[in-house]
Amino acid sequence: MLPSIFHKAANIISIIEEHHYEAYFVGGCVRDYIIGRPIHDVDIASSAFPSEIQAIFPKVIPVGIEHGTVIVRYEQESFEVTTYRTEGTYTDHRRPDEVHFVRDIKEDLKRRDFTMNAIAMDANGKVLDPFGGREDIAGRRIQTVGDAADRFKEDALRIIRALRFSSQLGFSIEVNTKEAMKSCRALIDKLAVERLTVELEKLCAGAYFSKAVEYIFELELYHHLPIFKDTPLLLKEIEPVASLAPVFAFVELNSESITAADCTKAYKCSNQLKQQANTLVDAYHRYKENGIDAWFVYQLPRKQWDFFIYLVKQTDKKIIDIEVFYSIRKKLPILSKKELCVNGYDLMKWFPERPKGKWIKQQLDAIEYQIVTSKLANEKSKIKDWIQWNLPVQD
Ligand SMILES: Nc1ccn([C@@H]2O[C@H](COP(=O)(O)OP(=O)(O)OP(=O)(O)O)[C@@H](O)[C@H]2O)c(=O)n1
Ligand SMILES: [Mg+2]
Repeated sequence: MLPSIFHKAANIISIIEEHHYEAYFVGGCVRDYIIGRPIHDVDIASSAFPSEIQAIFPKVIPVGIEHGTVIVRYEQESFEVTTYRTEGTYTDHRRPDEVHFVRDIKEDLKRRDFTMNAIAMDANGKVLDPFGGREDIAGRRIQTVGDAADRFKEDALRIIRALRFSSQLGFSIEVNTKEAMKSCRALIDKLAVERLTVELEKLCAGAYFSKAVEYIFELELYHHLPIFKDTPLLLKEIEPVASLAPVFAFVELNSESITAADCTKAYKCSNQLKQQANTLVDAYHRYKENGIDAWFVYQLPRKQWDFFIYLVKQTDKKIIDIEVFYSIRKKLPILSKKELCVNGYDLMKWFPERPKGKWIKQQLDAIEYQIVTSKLANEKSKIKDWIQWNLPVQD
């Protein structure tokens, strides 16, 4: 019996089969199922062309129809179905110049990156494994399908993917695959950096990151990793962590002149990640100055606590117990500005002669600080009294 994550998708496969086409589970879900790792999403490959899938299911979203990918909506859920295809070369090292739809699953599996990722499984769990993927999984080996240099020239991101899988799974890289990673490494520079970033985040999160770092040095791949090419030894100090924000904060705190902002710019990260990295760096400096007090815990978002603790462990070799955060937080008078019992309108009412301006925010910030640090009670009358003695400066 397949794990439940496959059940609904198996219905899609059965429906496609009823229409006399083939369909299989492919890619990461089959690999992770065989390894016994958690499966996060299920991909389906089919001999049916996108238009044929559209004719079978009432609700199909053509997300990447030119590459053969559609989303089938089925019982309120989405399933990605991709037509069997072969790919031409990636002249721009971003996406294939052309894809050809084919009717033979083996042709589709042949264009995939590693043997463990080139296994198909039908709705009953029967496996199709023409390139020895299961044997490589059993031997804990990462090996390309067919000629390694060809696979990497088609898409150099696969070089980083090999590292990422090694980091996640602890597998070794087969020798021919490894040599081709080295000989093709300059192609990494041509990749769209956003694709690299996605893999870098998974790479840094892998439990066996240090194993991947050994490959990065053995094959001299760091020359092709933005930021780390300038400070490669830092890679050896990084412990696995689930986000690039603490990694980039660590780089800022432990390199001569590289800032977290340089990192997020080089890897074209989202504004959210940029902000998180900066928050962590600021938090670290405040922690060095004042330690962990009420104001500190109040300001650091709960989601960042683990990353902050990681950063201090990495940078100072010091372990902070997360309980410190919880016990301080429990005693905080408020958890956010919204809980203040005064707002800008109150201030304007109390100082009717003052025009609106920056002073309102400044004053609310000052009140917030007084309350969080228990110097002032969160009561309107008390705040009003306090403010008489701490008159806001004029803009
Ligand atoms: N550069 C790439 C990217 C992907 N693939 C193929 O497409 C599948 C799905 O790709 P993706 O979802 O990016 O990776 P997964 O292997 O599924 O890994 P994850 O579990 O992290 O999603 C891979 O298994 C592999 O067969 C490939 O051949 N070459
Ligand atoms: Mg996947």
